Amino acid sequence: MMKIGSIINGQERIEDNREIVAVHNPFNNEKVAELKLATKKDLEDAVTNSFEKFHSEMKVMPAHQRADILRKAADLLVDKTEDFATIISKEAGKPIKYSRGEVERSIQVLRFASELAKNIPGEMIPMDAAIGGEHRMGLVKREPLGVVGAITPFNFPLNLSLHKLAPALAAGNTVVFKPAEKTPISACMLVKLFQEAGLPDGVINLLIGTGEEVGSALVTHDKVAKISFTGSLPVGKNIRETAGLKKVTLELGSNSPNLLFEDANIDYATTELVKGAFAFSGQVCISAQRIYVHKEIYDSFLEAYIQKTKALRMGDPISEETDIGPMINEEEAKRAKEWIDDAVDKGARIAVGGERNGTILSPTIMTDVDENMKIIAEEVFAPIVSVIPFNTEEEAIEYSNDSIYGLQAGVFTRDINRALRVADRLEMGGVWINEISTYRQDNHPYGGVKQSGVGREGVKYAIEDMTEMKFIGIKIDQN
Ligand SMILES: NC(=O)c1ccc[n+]([C@@H]2O[C@H](COP(=O)([O-])OP(=O)(O)OC[C@H]3O[C@@H](n4cnc5c(N)ncnc54)[C@H](O)[C@@H]3O)[C@@H](O)[C@H]2O)c1
Ligand SMILES: O=C[C@H](O)CS(=O)(=O)O
Repeated sequence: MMKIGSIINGQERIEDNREIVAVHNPFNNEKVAELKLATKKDLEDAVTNSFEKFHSEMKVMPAHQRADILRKAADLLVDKTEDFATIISKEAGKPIKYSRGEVERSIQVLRFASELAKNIPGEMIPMDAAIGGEHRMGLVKREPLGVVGAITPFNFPLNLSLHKLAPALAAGNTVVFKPAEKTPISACMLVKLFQEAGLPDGVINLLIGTGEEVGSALVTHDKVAKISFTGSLPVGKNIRETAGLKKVTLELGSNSPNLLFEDANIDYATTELVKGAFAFSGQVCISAQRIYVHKEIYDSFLEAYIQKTKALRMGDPISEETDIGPMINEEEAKRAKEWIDDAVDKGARIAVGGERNGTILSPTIMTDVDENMKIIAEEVFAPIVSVIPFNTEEEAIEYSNDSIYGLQAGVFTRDINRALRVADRLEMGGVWINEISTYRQDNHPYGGVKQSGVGREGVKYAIEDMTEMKFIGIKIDQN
């Protein structure tokens, strides 16, 4: 049985006097690992050590060395792709083909960070633009912040962790890393991979513990300069309220809309939206949750969408054939089924799916829905999607914007003028044209408006958020 614990200054803490919690495979309930949970004392040791290592290691480490470590980590991850993909499938229940995709993206994130570590540019200010500013020179440098607290969710345990760790290191910070306690095994393997790549001990300290015990204490610690959090809205709000004057990046939830106009390619859109709504059982923050379809194509869209959804294969995430695996636990599957029942009680119809078997919820398409149902108003985070007709462009925009969230949307039309007009009016952090809301690349700015979050990730943009500008002015001696 794999036993894992926190890693502080290079040493894994797995002594027996710690509280033990097991990680189970959500598909078959097999025990995958035992966790030795971190305590408040571990948290204190981790932050103190990362603070010291910021001054003794990272502040003096040149950019080319940081870039080399990140590139080496990428190369090692290439060699270990199958090990990481397998463990993600076991700890999260993610179908293996999607776990492999996550590892491939993680390798790219490391490579982007390696390239950008050598290219964190400053600025020269034209000081004589201000009256009296003659004979002065102004420079702006970007400096690392110090200790970054990285708190991550269960659904992309490797890639979303790297979206914090890799830019933090590229910028010259140290990190105290608190991964989701539901999926901590790939996180532990990742920290060991960085050790192998030559990262000095203590530059990343790992805390295997709960949000309540160590996550919240990390957020309020006065030696932590920034919290970078990805997770749910309630926890994000709590972090915003308790972090004090720290910088905070929050990547939160969504109920992403996709809009299909009458000239959209139905065959292409239905194929993509099956992935967009049901990949990893909808447990993706930008999962297609609401699909607004012009009334002219509503019936043909729905028919094709139902047929393609029925073809999905449910089963063991480790099997190559599986499209739909379990949700993260039975509690979540029950919660999602209750939301379907709530909608049906209020007049909705199940077009396909709606059946729960343990942790597996069958891919579900709902119709006849309205904004008073949880499956529309809240983040569903499950394999449930609603298809809703609209009459006019104005209506489609209004329905899409009627949400507390605003992360990503998809717009399907062949009319580029309409596409750009609609994109401009959608209240979102990002809009894709002729692409599903669920698509993300790791090099574009990514983050939400409204209650979907604060700040941006995407390696270059995360580096900006993990550095501080320093101005240096020089008065030039005229003698
Ligand atoms: N916008 C994005 O980029 C993005 C990406 C992935 C997931 N998400 C969101 O994440 C959610 C699903 O993930 P989850 O269930 O793991 O989220 P979660 O909020 O339950 O947990 C996320 C992390 O926060 C920690 N945590 C819990 N309570 C805490 C506290 N009081 N203080 C500090 N840390 C605490 C957890 O231990 C975990 O590591 C969904 O809402 C989804 O939309 C957003
Ligand atoms: O769950 C939300 C994630 O941000 C999706 S992705 O890993 O960035 O594609």
